[in-house]
Amino acid sequence: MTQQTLESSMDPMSSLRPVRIEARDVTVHYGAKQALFGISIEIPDRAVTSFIGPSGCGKSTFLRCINRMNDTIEGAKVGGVIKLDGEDIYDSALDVVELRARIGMVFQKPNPFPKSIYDNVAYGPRIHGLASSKADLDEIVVSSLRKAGLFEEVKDRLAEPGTGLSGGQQQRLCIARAIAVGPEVILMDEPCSALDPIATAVIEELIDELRENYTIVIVTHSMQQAARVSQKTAFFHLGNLIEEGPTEQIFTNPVNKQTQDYIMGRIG
Ligand SMILES: Nc1ncnc2c1ncn2[C@@H]1O[C@H](COP(=O)(O)OP(=O)(O)OP(=O)(O)O)[C@@H](O)[C@H]1O
Repeated sequence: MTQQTLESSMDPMSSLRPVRIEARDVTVHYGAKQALFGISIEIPDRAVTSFIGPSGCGKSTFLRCINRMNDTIEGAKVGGVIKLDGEDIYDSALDVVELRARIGMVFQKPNPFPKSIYDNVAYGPRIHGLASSKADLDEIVVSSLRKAGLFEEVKDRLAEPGTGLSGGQQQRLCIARAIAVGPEVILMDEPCSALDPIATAVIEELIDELRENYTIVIVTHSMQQAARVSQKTAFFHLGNLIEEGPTEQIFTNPVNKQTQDYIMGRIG
């Protein structure tokens, strides 16, 4: 056994894939109020990373930094560096619309467009000119719905409104919409918080399947969910990243007292 394989076999992070996103010293201010204080973290490729922590600790704020959604919030100012595959995503030459296709986002509340199921999924590919024919577009729509685990349920009613689906189906439609533009990374901000336990279980299973092909970052209030779906967990508190590591280690053997208190239900 070489030194490197020996080290890898002893390193619990070794089962995780290479780094896809790297954040260094990220700060966020909303006007005069500082919401994030020097966040540095590496997000592994094709794995699920979860952000946990009490309400208001900055999880969603940091998630929004990763695809520059904070740019859309007036008064928000982001500092530090975030790289996707080594490329600075805050580079002024970078096309933000293209970035958000590469780094898709799914929100807390399912938000399908007031359009048909088909058009919800076809919307992004049309805008980005990804299909050269109607047959091409059909293919993208069907394969995205399949990847989101929704096709079988909706195949006979693609022309019906997306808003007519159940909450869980709507959330899978939003995932299909994100997938349709060929993202590498999918950010999910509490994607199950508006769903019942059965719909939640379906989405969690889907997340587990999607990690084969996508880098996923999920903000969740549920420690059980983080433990179930993620391979890496980061614990935030009052705008600081307190501790991060393999999910199993964070939940069974956290190093930091604040992490321990949160895991034990003593804070938040
Ligand atoms: N658009 C905004 N304008 C001003 N302050 C904001 C804005 N969004 C968030 N904040 C503040 O930034 C801090 C972090 O909020 P954020 O929503 O990121 O936390 P969170 O951990 O995701 O919380 P929750 O779990 O409740 O969603 C909070 O103090 C919040 O009030």
